[in-house]
Amino acid sequence: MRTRIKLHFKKVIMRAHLCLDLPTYSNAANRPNIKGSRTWNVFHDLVRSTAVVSSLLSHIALILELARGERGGSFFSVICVAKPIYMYITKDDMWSNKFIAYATSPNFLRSRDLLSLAIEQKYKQEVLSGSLEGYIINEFDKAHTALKGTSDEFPAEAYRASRSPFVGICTSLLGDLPLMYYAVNAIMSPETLSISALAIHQQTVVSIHSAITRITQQGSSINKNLNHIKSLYDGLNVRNSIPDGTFSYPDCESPKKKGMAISVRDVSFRYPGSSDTRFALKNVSFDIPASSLVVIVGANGSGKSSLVNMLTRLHYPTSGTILVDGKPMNEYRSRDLRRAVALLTQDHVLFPVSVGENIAIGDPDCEDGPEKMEHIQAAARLGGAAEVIRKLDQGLEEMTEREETLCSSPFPLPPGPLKEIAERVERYTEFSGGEVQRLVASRTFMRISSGKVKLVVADEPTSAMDPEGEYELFEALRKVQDGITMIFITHRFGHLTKHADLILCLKDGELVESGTHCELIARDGEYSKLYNIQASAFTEVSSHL
Ligand SMILES: Nc1ncnc2c1ncn2[C@@H]1O[C@H](COP(=O)(O)OP(=O)(O)OP(=O)(O)O)[C@@H](O)[C@H]1O
Repeated sequence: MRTRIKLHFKKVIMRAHLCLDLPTYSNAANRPNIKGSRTWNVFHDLVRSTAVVSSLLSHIALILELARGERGGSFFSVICVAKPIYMYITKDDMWSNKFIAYATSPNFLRSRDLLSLAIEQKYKQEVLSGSLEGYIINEFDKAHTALKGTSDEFPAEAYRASRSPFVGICTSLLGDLPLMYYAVNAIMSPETLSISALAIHQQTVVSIHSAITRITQQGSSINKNLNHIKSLYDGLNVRNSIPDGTFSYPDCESPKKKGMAISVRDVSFRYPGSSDTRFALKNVSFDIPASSLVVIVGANGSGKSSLVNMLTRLHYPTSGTILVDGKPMNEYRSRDLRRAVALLTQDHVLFPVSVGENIAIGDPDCEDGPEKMEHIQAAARLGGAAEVIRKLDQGLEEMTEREETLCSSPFPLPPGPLKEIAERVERYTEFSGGEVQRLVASRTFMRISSGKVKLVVADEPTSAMDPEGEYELFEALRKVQDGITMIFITHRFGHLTKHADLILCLKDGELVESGTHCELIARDGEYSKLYNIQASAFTEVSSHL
């Protein structure tokens, strides 16, 4: 049952994540905040609470029964439950209250930052290459000394220490009240004293106390888990911020061998939810005829990627309109539009599946069989990954980043079969940045081979590649163009812009120039400046040779 419940909710969680678009997902409040295991906990906690409540009721019944035959029996029953009830009402514990614990001391915060700098893997390379070991220890000592003995205890300890000792003493005394009552009774009328009754009372009081504590704790945990499940189902109903249309794309009238025609009309864009209030794009307008090759150029931060985000429907304009094949983009179903676009960026990563699947996933509808294998191999050749794959022990079957170990012994394994198994399941291949980009590019070629793509956008996909790899990739993309509209962004655009039907030159979010290479060189403006900076780097190098 546990497996079934967890599986059911895992799928709900995956759907709740996958149905969100980028701007909606970037708002943490829209992301489901629950793990599959927690969903089982709700059910488990409910069953446990039922057991605890019945245990509590039977212990109370026992106390009442024992007290019935005694003098002052009702009073005795009350003092038996006094402590648990007092603790429940006063909630004299940090975890029973709503709280926020935060640090204000700059020295404490600095010592914590230095600690993570020393121990976290992500900083390791830079710390080693910068020989920062001595510096980090020294600075940590300095920050710690400057704390001058200020307590750095965990907040719950500090909270407990801040409570009046009187409260603690009274709480303990309340717990001992039944025993004290018995002691007084024993002195006043020794003939009524029964050691076995005393032992039963004592045991019952402890059980009642622990049952009430467990109910309190489980009550809040059930409540929390139920709220998480509710938020999960609310998440499935979150409305994506990118408006979705009803027209399918491409419609049946679109010519098969023709790319996407795009018209951008007075588009301005500011990242939603960003603290930066500046516009990433300002009043940008241009036309991209179907099947043309476009290169977008501009300095860092000029808005190239933001423009690509608009054209690929990952974000939508703050104002202005984008027409696709003459119709406003938001009238098409977003899903259809995304299917017709192949986007390749430097941020794309390998998925934790085999190398072959990493490529094949570019065309998820491609059916298994020898033809699929041929497509994968052709895509790998075009993406420049054939050589990378050839060097792998298991070729296309090689795993990238799958983490197979679920848990392992805290002690080092001695040499032997167990260690061999551990080494096998924990082994995966690490790829260089350039190799990752070649594999990801192959995925894009696989996507293009599906025949459904009408626009290819390559946003600096070669940043980690050597110049030869970059040249080959762009040439391969140009060769498979076959009517597809192509948009390229690269800082090393020299060899590309000469083939471009249109160059868009951006500066500070504005489109400052557009035209062909010859037209823009003749204009001697921003594009000419950027082009000449690149060209001069090569001529200077060759004049020094
Ligand atoms: N996710 C984001 N949230 C908020 N602002 C962003 C985001 N991405 C980019 N920006 C801002 O938008 C502006 C344009 O950035 P963009 O990434 O489009 O430029 P770019 O020309 O692609 O730069 P680069 O050549 O460095 O890749 C910049 O001022 C940047 O700080």
